[in-house]
Amino acid sequence: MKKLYFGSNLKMYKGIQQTEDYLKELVKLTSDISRDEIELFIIPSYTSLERVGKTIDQKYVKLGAQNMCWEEQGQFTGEISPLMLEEVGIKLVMIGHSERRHVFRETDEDESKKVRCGLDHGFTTLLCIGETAEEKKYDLGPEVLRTQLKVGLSGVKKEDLGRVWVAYEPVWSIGVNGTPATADYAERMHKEIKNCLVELFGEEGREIPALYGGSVNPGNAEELIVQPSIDGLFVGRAAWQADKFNDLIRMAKKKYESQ
Ligand SMILES: O=C[C@H](O)COP(=O)(O)O
Repeated sequence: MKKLYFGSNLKMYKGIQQTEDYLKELVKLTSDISRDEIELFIIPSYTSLERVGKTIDQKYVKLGAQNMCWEEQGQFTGEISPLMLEEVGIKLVMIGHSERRHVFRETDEDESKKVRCGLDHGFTTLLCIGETAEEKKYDLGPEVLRTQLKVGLSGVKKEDLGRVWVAYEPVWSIGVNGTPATADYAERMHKEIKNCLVELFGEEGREIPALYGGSVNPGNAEELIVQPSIDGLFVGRAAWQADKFNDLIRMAKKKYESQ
């Protein structure tokens, strides 16, 4: 049985106290699930990281940052340094979320520099990739994903591969106006991702966890998690209440184990 990954990006929601309450409840509700079976991670606001870095045991839930600069310091107004994240005890950074790419115009080369910087600083580094609706219309998903992986992971050293995660989040599937990918389509894209990772890194590339994200909900979590190339679920809105996320995790895990 493979380890299943479940995580949530809290985006620009929840302040410090709300984040702490949410995480405490989530840890409590999921504490009986062995962390050898699941990897649980939450990516909250920067402002809550210092507090929850102290009060939440990362044995149960890994805490991540939503973005990170590729430099340690300098004239980068509004950015956050890897040293600042290390200082507050963060172990995970997310790079290239769709909203960073499409709202804030980050490029594949930006993501590439950030990924290498994250790995050099010892973070687990979650690279998000995904095609737009227009690219999907021309069935360009595989080409787009390959480009994002080849550029985003260029220069990654073999010894760092154990700390690379990938999330496939098609742009058209994310958020309130998103349409979730069908399980078949998601599996097809995840297979492309795994094949590309093997081309880039050899068989070790297949071990890089690939998570599906984009309107995951209680109605589609089971059919997504049983797809052979999907290693986990990266959830937004459906995870922002701890009890609902706990239910979704248990439902998906049970389905996976019943195969
Ligand atoms: O980072 C998470 C994704 O953007 C998914 O968000 P969503 O589940 O609300 O569509």
